Amino acid sequence: MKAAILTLSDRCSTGERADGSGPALKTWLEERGVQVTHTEVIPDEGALISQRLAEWADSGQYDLVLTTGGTGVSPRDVTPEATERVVDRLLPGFGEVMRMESLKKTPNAMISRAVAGIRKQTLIVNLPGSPKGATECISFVWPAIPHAVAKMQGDPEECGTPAG
Ligand SMILES: Nc1nc2c(c(=O)[nH]1)N[C@H]1C(S)=C(S)[C@@H](COP(=O)(O)OP(=O)(O)OC[C@H]3O[C@@H](n4cnc5c(N)ncnc54)[C@H](O)[C@@H]3O)O[C@H]1N2
Ligand SMILES: O=P(O)(O)OP(=O)(O)O
Repeated sequence: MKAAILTLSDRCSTGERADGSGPALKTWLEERGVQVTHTEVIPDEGALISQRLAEWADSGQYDLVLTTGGTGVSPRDVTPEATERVVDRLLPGFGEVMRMESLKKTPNAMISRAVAGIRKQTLIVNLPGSPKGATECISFVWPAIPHAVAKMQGDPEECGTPAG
């Protein structure tokens, strides 16, 4: 599987804060055999976020794109809206599981509005901004990702079998 990571943070994009979440997610994915071939840090600008997500998905180079940051309720948190604008289909189960499992760790979990969806053959998943929140949330949804990617890319195998 090939992946790209997009960090959304005003402070990290200017260098005021080091990006801890993008590198943490890259390490997390690589430890599971995923090739992370591109990472980028950009400010919380909706049009720019949508543009990057669409470009990356349309390039056909990535099975998985993770975003980190901008999922909450601060005035400039616009990642879910920017994602919804460019996906063909939403996957509500990802956000549901992230919030359900994260609530066992912190009540602030319910503040994240993270969404996931599919554009063409790329799965896009929003994650919270903090390194802890981002890595916790990818670990909650990861069990379904390889199967989701295979299915959305046209795997014809039946998945209702004992092995599926
Ligand atoms: N499983 C978890 N889920 C959530 C957690 C958590 O700890 N575990 N945190 C919750 C919180 S708190 C919030 S608020 C919401 C929404 O988060 P956002 O996506 O809006 O995150 P931001 O406001 O962009 O960032 C929050 C905080 O994290 C630090 N930060 C952000 N970006 C970076 C970065 N690239 N590198 C290092 N640190 C970063 C910074 O202190 C920000 O103020 O999610 C809940 N879900
Ligand atoms: O990372 P930023 O600067 O976008 O802000 P926040 O601390 O609200 O995440």
